Amino acid sequence: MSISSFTFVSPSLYSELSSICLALQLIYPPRRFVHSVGFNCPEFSADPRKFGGQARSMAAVVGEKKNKKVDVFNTEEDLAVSLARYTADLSDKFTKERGSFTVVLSGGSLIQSLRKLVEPPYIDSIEWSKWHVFWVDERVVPKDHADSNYKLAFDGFLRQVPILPGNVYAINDALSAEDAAEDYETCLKHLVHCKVLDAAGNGFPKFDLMLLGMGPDGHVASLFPGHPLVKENEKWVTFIKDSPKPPPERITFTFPVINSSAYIALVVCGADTAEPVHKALRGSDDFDKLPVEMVSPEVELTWFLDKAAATKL
Ligand SMILES: O=C(O)[C@H](O)[C@@H](O)[C@H](O)[C@H](O)COP(=O)(O)O
Repeated sequence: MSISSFTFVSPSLYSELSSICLALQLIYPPRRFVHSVGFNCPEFSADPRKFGGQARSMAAVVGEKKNKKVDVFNTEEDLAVSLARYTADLSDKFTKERGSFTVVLSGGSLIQSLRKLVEPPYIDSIEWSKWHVFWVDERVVPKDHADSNYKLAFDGFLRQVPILPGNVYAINDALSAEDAAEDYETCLKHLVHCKVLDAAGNGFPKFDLMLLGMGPDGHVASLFPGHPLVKENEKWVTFIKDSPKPPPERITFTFPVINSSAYIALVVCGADTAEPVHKALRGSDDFDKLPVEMVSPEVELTWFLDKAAATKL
């Protein structure tokens, strides 16, 4: 699918389709929900595809510094409950303030941690038609490939919620790594131009929420320790062909884009991440910072940790 494929739905027809969609949602459970083609920016739309609560009582708030919060959960289940509430609250905030919600997904186990969003109450309370979904990184493989972050998100989350196809921005999987990165950056620039995406004061796009995972080596997105890409400060989207985490070819947002986000959730589980978590939260004398230590959003960073990841705090 090319994101430059042109499928225009006029605003009046769009609003009629939206009300038909929402009426259908009352009749059919979202998982069998078939969407209209949405439009968000005339140059960009996706090919039509079929898409068909608990207080944070379990978390120990380990630390709250200026715009940084650390929540440690007894179990991954408790983390998932809290992450769903956090995401739903931000969705409500931005859809009320601006009428849309721009959210960026990672690959890996993050999608599994979002599972509570597709259960009541959120499956019914979130205004899914207002969501715009992006990827902070993506493997340069076909979208139906087992390694695709798009496939991971579609199978685990997106196909169960009524997000409009035109609001899901997957990479053009027919392109090389270089061209896919350039193509995605062009898409983002158009969306800022069309005011679908906010722009930060520094000219980079300002996503409402970035949902990041972290690898055991302290990488985030596809920005790996010691790799020159961590220093990229002009491009919005770049590419890597020697990823130490397979597969080797990926595209990735750069740190200026990641750190222009309004909110970032860093979702980290497992004992093998305890060392980089310790380094990031307790500091270290090492000259070379880990990528995870370079994450500092405009507004707020919240760590969602399970106990295993927090053992060295
Ligand atoms: O494409 C990817 O591989 C991910 O975007 C990557 O950045 C992931 O978030 C981390 O590697 C953590 O992965 P796990 O949560 O599976 O450990």
